[in-house]
Amino acid sequence: MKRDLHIVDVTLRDGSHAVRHTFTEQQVRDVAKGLDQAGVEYFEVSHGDGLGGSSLQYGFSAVNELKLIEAASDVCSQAKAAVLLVPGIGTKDDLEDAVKAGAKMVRVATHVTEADVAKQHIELGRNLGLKTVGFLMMAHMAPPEKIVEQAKLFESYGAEIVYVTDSAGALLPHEVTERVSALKENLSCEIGFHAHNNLSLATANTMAAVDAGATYIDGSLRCLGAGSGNAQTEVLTAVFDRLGYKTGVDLYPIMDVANDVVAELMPRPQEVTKASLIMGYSGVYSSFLLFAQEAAKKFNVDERDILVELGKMQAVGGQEDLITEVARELANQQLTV
Ligand SMILES: CC[C@H](O)CC(=O)C(=O)O
Ligand SMILES: [Mn+2]
Repeated sequence: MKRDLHIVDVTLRDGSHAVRHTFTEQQVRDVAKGLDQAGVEYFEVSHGDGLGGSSLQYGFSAVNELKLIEAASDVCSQAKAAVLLVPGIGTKDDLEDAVKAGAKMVRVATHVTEADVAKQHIELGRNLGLKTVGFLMMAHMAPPEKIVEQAKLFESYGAEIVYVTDSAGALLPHEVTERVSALKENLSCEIGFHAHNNLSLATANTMAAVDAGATYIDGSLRCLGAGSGNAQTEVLTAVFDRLGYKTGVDLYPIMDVANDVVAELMPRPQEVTKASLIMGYSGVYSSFLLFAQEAAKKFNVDERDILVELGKMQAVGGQEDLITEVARELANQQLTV
């Protein structure tokens, strides 16, 4: 099947944040099998923070991610496992091990202004024969010109696709259009878009991205992902079918795996709550949600105040330890008034 739009499913990686990295091999097998049968070409599987993410800082995985990658790859007849790698969290050795476990795509993720740290990892991805992607996170924090500059670095290292990643679910549709159009005009590789639904705009933003020229788009089943979750894979399938795109994904089977498998393993419905809405409003990294809620309880402060403060500080992934500091400071301020 010749696809003109590629839907990459991230349930088994971005969704890992929402289940606190507790995916079991059986759950991964069931989801991967459903994605494979529905015709999805690539799906991510690993710790929410990517290879090597299992740690005190980001939360320990219940099951070693290499086992999960192996379990997922074992049940697929055509779908391919992808892994996320943040240089500094995951290593080149982690990537080589993931390939042995069955990974066929790597998405090398950096903060939107730090693409230069990805050179070795992107080159390694290409040398290992992987479909190699550069993933520019927190894209709302940089103007289109900066994103073009950084995406060109990814492209020069060998990335075949460069993503605009709305990690905070903070972008509005016209801001997605500006960023994706700028990449389309200035790069020759393919462009991708990864949404978060904190402002309830994940589908609209993904449509804007595709209109502006993106050919790879991310979704998760039932939106299972960090913050309010991602664009919903089964919804993207329906919407882009209606728009006349060939995604290669079949609607009933993708709805079935969403409803019969993923809905069953979700600890809570994936909603826009007061906390996740504030993340989109203030531009806060979606993966901070559960940490902020925990800190709010521990220090008896409003989770929204923590998130607003993190937004003001322009905190980025890797600064999870700041969350407790901010909560403690807010609690101290409450005591002194
Ligand atoms: C590196 C973890 C992060 O969850 C990646 C991602 O999906 C995003 O920035 O949205
Ligand atoms: Mn994400």
